Amino acid sequence: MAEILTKMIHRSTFLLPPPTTTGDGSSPTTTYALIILNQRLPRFSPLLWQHAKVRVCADGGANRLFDDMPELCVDGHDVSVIRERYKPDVIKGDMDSIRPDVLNFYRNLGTNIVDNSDDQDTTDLHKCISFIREFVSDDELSNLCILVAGALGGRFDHEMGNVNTLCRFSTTRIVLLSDDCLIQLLPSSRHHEIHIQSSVEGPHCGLIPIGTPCGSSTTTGLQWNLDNTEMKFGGLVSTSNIAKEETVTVRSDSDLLWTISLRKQS
Ligand SMILES: Nc1ncnc2c1ncn2[C@@H]1O[C@H](COP(=O)(O)OP(=O)(O)OP(=O)(O)O)[C@@H](O)[C@H]1O
Ligand SMILES: Cc1ncc(C[n+]2csc(CCO)c2C)c(N)n1
Repeated sequence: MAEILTKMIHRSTFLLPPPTTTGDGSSPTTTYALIILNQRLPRFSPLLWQHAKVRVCADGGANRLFDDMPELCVDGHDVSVIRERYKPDVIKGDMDSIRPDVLNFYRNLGTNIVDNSDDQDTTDLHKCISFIREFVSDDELSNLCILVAGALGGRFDHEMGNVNTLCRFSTTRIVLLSDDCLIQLLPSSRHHEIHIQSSVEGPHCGLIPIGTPCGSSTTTGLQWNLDNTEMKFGGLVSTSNIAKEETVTVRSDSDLLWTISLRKQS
């Protein structure tokens, strides 16, 4: 008899302005956390900031917040006003990339600075995710979604390290974002229903077996659907696919990476 797996629903509503009300109480709302990495901030970072309950800079990510956020906020406010408004809760990492002026600025604003220079075996992103998981309550953990800004593009070793954190924390919802696309892990232990926010994302998308070959994947809602299809590196992987319907469904016997393009005007 086929195993009954619970459904996991995905919606990139963090790319849309937050609703003015906080839900109708009928379903638990997502708790967002934001991690800023050491790459140019994606253009929609102010929106991610608004959605997040906790905001963490990974080491040199603090330089990016300090330098780039004033350019992205075109509301006529002075640079210093914007910098004070966008105060991270925490700066964490091995502290070899943050500039001393930036460190002092946020320390004076009251940001919690956590120096992990003793740990040279895990990435700053890894350290930040561990911290957030400890910070949120057990109740919130199941509704937690960690948004990671500046995770893709740039140095390939960092990029692969960032993808590896998705696998290391496979039970936590984590979304890696760049200006161009987002990626997240779809664990094989669940069925997935992805609600496409077509005003801000799509249509280009992909499903990539990560870690192990996948014996069977089945999808709906794509131009090139999989039907009990085998995928593996060195064989078939689904890239340059197109989301055709508002909802895409995925089921697979191994974890897959879901990736979708982000629209330029968002
Ligand atoms: N070019 C990049 N591409 C993708 N991710 C990056 C890039 N640069 C930094 N990051 C991410 O931002 C985090 C913080 O960056 P930072 O430069 O402070 O890290 P680091 O560990 O000091 O790097 P380095 O290897 O340069 O010493 C990294 O752990 C990584 O996740
Ligand atoms: C096999 C192996 N490769 C690379 C590193 C180096 N490294 C990995 S994460 C990290 C911290 C970056 O902030 C550093 C320096 C290691 N320790 N072990």
